[in-house]
Amino acid sequence: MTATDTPVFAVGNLWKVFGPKADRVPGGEHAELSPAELRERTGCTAAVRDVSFDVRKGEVFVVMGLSGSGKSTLVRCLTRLIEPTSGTLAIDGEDVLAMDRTRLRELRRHRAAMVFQHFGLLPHRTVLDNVAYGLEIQGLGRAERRRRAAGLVEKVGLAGLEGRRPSQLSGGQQQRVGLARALAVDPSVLLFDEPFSALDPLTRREMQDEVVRLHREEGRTMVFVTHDLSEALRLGTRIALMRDGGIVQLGTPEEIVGSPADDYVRAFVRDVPREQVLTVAGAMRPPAAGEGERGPAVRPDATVSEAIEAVARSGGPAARVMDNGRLVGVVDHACLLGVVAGTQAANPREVAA
Ligand SMILES: Nc1ncnc2c1ncn2[C@@H]1O[C@H](COP(=O)(O)OP(=O)(O)OP(=O)(O)O)[C@@H](O)[C@H]1O
Repeated sequence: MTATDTPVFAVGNLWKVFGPKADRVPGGEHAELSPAELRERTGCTAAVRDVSFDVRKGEVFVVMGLSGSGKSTLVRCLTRLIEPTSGTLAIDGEDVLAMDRTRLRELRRHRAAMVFQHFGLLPHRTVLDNVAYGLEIQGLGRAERRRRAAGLVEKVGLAGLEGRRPSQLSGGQQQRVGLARALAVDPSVLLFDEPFSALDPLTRREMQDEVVRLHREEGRTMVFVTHDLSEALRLGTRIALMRDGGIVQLGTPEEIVGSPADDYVRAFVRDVPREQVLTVAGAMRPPAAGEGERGPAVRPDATVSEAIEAVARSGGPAARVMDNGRLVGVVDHACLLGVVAGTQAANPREVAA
């Protein structure tokens, strides 16, 4: 494995069990019990249950699941804000479980910054000073940290509000301050624990766009916890869907919606508009002779919804799927309608890790 392949987080068979004699549960006689049985027999809750995954450099890794499925516990285990019961855990190849207190503090301050739901802002400080706070901890001089903080305040769209205090800001603006503060320390990964769930739907959407924009501009690795499926589908490069502490499916939004691993996932994604998530690459068929000459062109990574629009606008029977100037397939009415109706299985290019 080369240095560039090293995952940001490598998590192996991780467990977090709450309750008496918790360390006896992983690998023990009760390890396979259902949550209710485990609680009844041992008084323990397996909040995270034998979970393994990598977070790759540059991706938005979404942890999704219903309330109580273990999302918050899992993301807190990544920096040992909650101590895992057993398993392996590394950041950039370094063993997190072997870190002493100093190294752990350094990890949380510099390498894996957390953005919380309730902002965690210092009420007596101005916007600028809240953002500069992370830099102060790092020991940067006042002039330099104010200069860097001003740049970040602007980056998250708060220019002009530098002198306000948190109580003088809307919820969305406060969350932008939290975001800027996390970015200030230039961490190798940003951890978000349901950061937008206290916001109204419009502001929430704005903040999602902000995350998408920041990710596009900076390519920073992010781990994002949410219970909201549409948020997960909008933001996630890959999504880990949790249930009862375990991961039931790990894959791209297209894989989760197009090829649900089991009935639970299928029920979860049932109401998702498939045409907005699935791509043309999974819906196309090989071109017949002469089909390469006419019809609108779409890219393989266009959504089916975009292809439907292109075909409808052209008035023709199909669109040509072009990859770097090369004809790779055709999507006709039957292919496109099949996706909408759910009868056409998606053909994800990448199999879940
Ligand atoms: N300190 C604790 N002691 C005992 N049980 C706990 C503790 N913290 C969490 N749990 C239990 O672990 C399970 C997972 O909780 P967790 O908060 O990680 O879920 P979640 O998916 O983040 O839920 P939510 O979306 O409601 O925040 C739940 O059953 C919860 O009751």
